[in-house]
Amino acid sequence: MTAATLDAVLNSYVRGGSGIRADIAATVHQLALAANKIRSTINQGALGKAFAGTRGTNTDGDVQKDLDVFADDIFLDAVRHAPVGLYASEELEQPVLLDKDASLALAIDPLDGSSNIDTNVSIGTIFSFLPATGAPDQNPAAPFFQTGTNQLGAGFFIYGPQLALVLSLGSGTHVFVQSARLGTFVQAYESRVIPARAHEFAINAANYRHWDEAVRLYVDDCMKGSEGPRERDFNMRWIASLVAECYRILMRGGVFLYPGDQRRRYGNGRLRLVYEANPIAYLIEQAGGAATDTVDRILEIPPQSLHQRVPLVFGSAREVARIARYHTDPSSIGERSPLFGNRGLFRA
Ligand SMILES: O=P(O)(O)OC[C@H]1O[C@](O)(COP(=O)(O)O)[C@@H](O)[C@@H]1O
Ligand SMILES: [Mg+2]
Ligand SMILES: [Mg+2]
Repeated sequence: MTAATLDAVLNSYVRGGSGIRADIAATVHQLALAANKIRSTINQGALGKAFAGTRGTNTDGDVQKDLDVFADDIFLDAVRHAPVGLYASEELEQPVLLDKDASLALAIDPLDGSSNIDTNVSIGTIFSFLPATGAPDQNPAAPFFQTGTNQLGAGFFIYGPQLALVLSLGSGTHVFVQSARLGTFVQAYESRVIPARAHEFAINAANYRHWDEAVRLYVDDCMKGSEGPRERDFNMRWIASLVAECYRILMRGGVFLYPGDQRRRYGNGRLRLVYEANPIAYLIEQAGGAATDTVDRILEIPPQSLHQRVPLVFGSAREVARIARYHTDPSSIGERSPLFGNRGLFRA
C-alpha cells in the first residue's frame, strides 16, 4: 500500500465533509512549497547565501539572523498565493494585510531555533490558523488576540535529518515526511498519541538559579531518579529548538519546560504565545497531551499583544498536571519520604 500524499490527504478532508476549510488546505499546500525552498537553503549551509549572518534585532529584542529574514520573506510570498487575509510574523512588528475580504489569518514563527542555525541542529517553522474576525483593514492585529482555542489548525515544519510537517486541523496530529522519491510530503503517521507518563524532561538547566522554587523542586525530584520521590530514573534533554523538542515528545512522550525566571525580561519565559505556544499547545492537545503556562491551559490565555511571551510547559498529560501541582499546592500531592524532606510527593 502506498502512503497518502499531503495534497491527497488535504483534498480528502475537504471533500469528505470533515469541516476542514478549502482555504486552509490551499494555504498548507503553499506553505509546504515554501518549506521546501527553506530546506534547500539550509542544505547548502555556510556554502550558500542567507545563512547564519546577523541583522539587527527583532521586535522582541532577539538577534535576527539572515535566515530568519529570508524565511519570513519566503513565507510571506507563499501566502500571497494563498487565500490568507492577514499575516503576522515573529519578524514583523505589525501584521500584514493581504486581503481584507479573506477569512483566514496566519500567525508564524518563520524560523524557530535560530540560535542553532550554524550548529547544524534541527530548526523549523511554526504556524497557526485563526479566523480573520472583525474589520481587518481597520485593526489587522485583532484576529491574533483570539485565544488559542479558536485556532482552526496549526503545525510546524522541521528541517531535520528528515523534512517533516506536523499538522493538526482539529482531528488528531498528523506527521508527513518529504519524500525525495515522490518529491512531495507523504503521510508518515496518521495520528500521534503522546504517552501520559513521562520518562524525559527538557529544560535549559543553566537557568536553575533563576527559577522559582516550584520549578527547582520539580527538577530536583526528577534528577534524584530512582533514589528520589519519583522512584524512577529520568533522562534530560535540551536541544534549544522548540520544534525539535516537540517532535521528540510527539514521538516518545516526555515534558518540556520554559518557565518564567528572574532574569531581566524573562519573567514570562522566552516563548511567544501567538505563534509559538498556541500552535504547539494545539498540536500537543490534539495528540492527547497537555500544555500550560505552568498552571493554566495555554489555549485559554487571551493574548494582550502580538509578541507577548508566556511560560510554557507541555507534553505527557500526567506530567504536565503534576508540574501544575508543584506550583499550586505541593502538599496535595502526597506524603514525601522522610529521606527527602518534609514536602510530600507520591510516585506518579
Ligand atoms: O536559548 P534558550 O534560552 O535555551 O532558548 C531556546 C528556545 O528559544 C527558541 O529558539 C526561540 O525561538 P526563535 O529561535 O524563533 O526565537 C526556541 O526554539 C527554543 O526552545
Ligand atoms: Mg521560535
Ligand atoms: Mg523564530
